[in-house]
Amino acid sequence: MASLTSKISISEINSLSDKQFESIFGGVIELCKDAAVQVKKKCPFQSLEALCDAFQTYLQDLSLEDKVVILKLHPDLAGRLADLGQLTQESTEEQKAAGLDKLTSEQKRILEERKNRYNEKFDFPFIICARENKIQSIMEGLQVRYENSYKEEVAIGINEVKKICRLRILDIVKE
Ligand SMILES: NC(=O)N[C@H]1NC(=O)NC1=O
Repeated sequence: MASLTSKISISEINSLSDKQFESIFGGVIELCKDAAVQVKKKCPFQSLEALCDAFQTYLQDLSLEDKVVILKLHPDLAGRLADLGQLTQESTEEQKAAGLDKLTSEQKRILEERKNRYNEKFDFPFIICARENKIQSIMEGLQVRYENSYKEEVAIGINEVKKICRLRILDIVKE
C-alpha cells in the first residue's frame, strides 16, 4: 500500500525536518496537509501509537464545522474521480481493497442511488474505512447510517477518517 519502498522507524520520524514530515504525513488524512503541520509540533513521539494518537486528537479537537470540512475532502466511493482515475494513490488502493473497482452495473446503480440520497440529506459524502469493509457492508452502512442525525453522522464519519488515517500511518511507519 505505501508509496515508500521501506517503512521508517519512530526515531527516524523524530529527526525529520518540518518539510520532510509534512511531505511524508501530508496525506494520512485525505488532502489535509494542515494535520501534518499541527501534529509535527507534538514531535518527538514516544511510539507509533503516540503518533497515531496525535493525528486522532487533531481530528477530535476540530469544531463541528471543521470536521465537516474534513469529510468533504474525501472522494466519493466508486464515484466520478474513481471513474476518471483521479483518486489519490491511497484512495485508489483502499477502494480497490473493498472491491469497489469491480462493481456490477446493478451494484453501481444501487450504490449511486444510496450515495445520492445520503449526500442530499447530509451535504457531505458518505465516509467509510474501505479497507475494513466490502461492497456488502458498504451498501448496508449507507442504508443504516442514512437514518442517523447530522451530528451522529459527523461523529461516525470522523471516526472512519481516524481508521483510514491509522491504516495509512501503519503503511509508512515500522511497528
Ligand atoms: N468516501 C470514502 O469513504 N472514501 C474513502 N474511504 C476510504 O477508505 N478511502 C477513501 O477514499
